[in-house]
Amino acid sequence: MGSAVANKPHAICIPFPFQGHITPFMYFAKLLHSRGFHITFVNTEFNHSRLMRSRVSDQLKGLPDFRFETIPDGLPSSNRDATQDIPSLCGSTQNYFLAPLIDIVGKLKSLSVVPDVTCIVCDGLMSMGIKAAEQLGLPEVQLWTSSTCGFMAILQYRELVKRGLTPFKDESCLTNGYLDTPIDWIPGLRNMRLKDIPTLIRTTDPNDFMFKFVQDEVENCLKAPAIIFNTFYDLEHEVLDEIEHIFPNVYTVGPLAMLGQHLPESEVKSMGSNLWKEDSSCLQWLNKQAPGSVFYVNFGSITVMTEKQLIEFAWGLANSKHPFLWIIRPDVIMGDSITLPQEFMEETKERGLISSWCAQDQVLLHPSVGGFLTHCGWNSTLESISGGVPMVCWPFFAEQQTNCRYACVNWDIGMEIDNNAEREEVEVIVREMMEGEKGKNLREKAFEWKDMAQKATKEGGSSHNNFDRVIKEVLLAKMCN
Ligand SMILES: O=c1ccn([C@@H]2O[C@H](COP(=O)(O)OP(=O)(O)O[C@H]3O[C@H](CO)[C@@H](O)[C@H](O)[C@H]3O)[C@@H](O)[C@H]2O)c(=O)[nH]1
Repeated sequence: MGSAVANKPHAICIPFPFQGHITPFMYFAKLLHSRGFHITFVNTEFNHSRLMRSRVSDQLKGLPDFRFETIPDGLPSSNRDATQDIPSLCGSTQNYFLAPLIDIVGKLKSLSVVPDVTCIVCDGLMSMGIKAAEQLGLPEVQLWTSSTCGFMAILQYRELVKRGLTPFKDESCLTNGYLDTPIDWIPGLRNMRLKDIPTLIRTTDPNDFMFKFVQDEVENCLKAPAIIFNTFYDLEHEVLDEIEHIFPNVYTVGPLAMLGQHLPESEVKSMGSNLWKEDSSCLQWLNKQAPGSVFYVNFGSITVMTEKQLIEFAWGLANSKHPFLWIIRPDVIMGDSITLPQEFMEETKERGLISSWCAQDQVLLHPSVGGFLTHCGWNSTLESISGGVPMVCWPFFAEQQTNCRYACVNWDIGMEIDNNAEREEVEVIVREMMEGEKGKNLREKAFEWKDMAQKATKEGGSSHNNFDRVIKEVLLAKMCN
């Protein structure tokens, strides 16, 4: 191996095997690569084959010194373009990922054209990265891909149990007002109720697997040398300040997609992160629409809806009479394919476009988009902020409820819709967002946050500086000493 190769830093990046994690990880990996790192990006075999299948032509080229490795996920094999069963995959990451990761690092050591691995960047939901780094004697950092307010709320799970707030006594807790219980004792969190806490507390089982999984993984993050959050300081400074009291080595580097806007063209055009093939006609269609006129609807990569929710929503959207772009994943209804009523298709064919996957980050930066109905996944929330687009919030699970509360009450960029909304309510809220005074105010505020995000990610901004700091203080620390 030549000394130029041997001296190159080499980061191994391991996202949790879901779309909402792979996307920010890909940005982070490309950003490191643009700073001279050799990268090994580790996917599950299932996700990697989906990633390869979904490439659009620009992305067929690889990048030099950017390689992929795979880990088997231990689940039954499938060629479906659909998100896998969440608890099974969580169990697999805890039980079966550590040994293959160690093997990959060993295998890389034997390749003469690849420098030795010098650091590990692992998803905040996979503490096996911390264990691997300990065994291998490498610096490691956990990358948390969701909100910091969500992270802080999960850190309180133990306290919620102690206070008797979870597990729930019975199912009636979901409907009898119990979820409105104010939660005013979590440091750094404001305006919270029990219903705004990440939803894994909504169980009657004291040994609920997903509750324990998330609690353990978040608590374990605090055993890592450092944690990176995909957020920016101004957005979540109160909770960040509190986290730094208990864990000082925190780096905010978000929005990563916005930091990624400064990447060289070659990085941007190489391998993308979408597991579904994106439909480029969405952007072409948006080009033909009036500025700020389109209501954009997307429920992310995991959410599944009932047929009733989908049909009521469709009619509300149609009755609002606004142009819309609606992304309906083929797997949005569990185990079934969805057909929207023929009358709906007829009624909206002049003003609506329905597709199965789009380049969402670009859609939200498009000037034709005036409002976004989202499930409040953290990437969607950040992409909405990055585009200065106000949100209609329809959270489904996990910390989407927390993100929704923050968007609607603490950041003033969103309005919430009930998840059993009937068509009349949908119509009213779409009109309010696109034509009403409230929509106008939310849009103005969204623009202010966009401006702050831009300041954070440009040279001299907090996220930009923190990206440099985490490289120097953690990832390269051993090489520099
Ligand atoms: O048509 C589409 C649909 C989605 N996306 C992208 O897919 C990602 C989806 O991520 P997110 O909005 O965070 O939603 P989920 O896929 O539901 O994300 C999971 O992971 C997130 C990050 O940890 C959590 O915040 C969520 O609660 C969890 O459901 C985003 O970057 C979108 O831009 C597209 O590019 N095109």
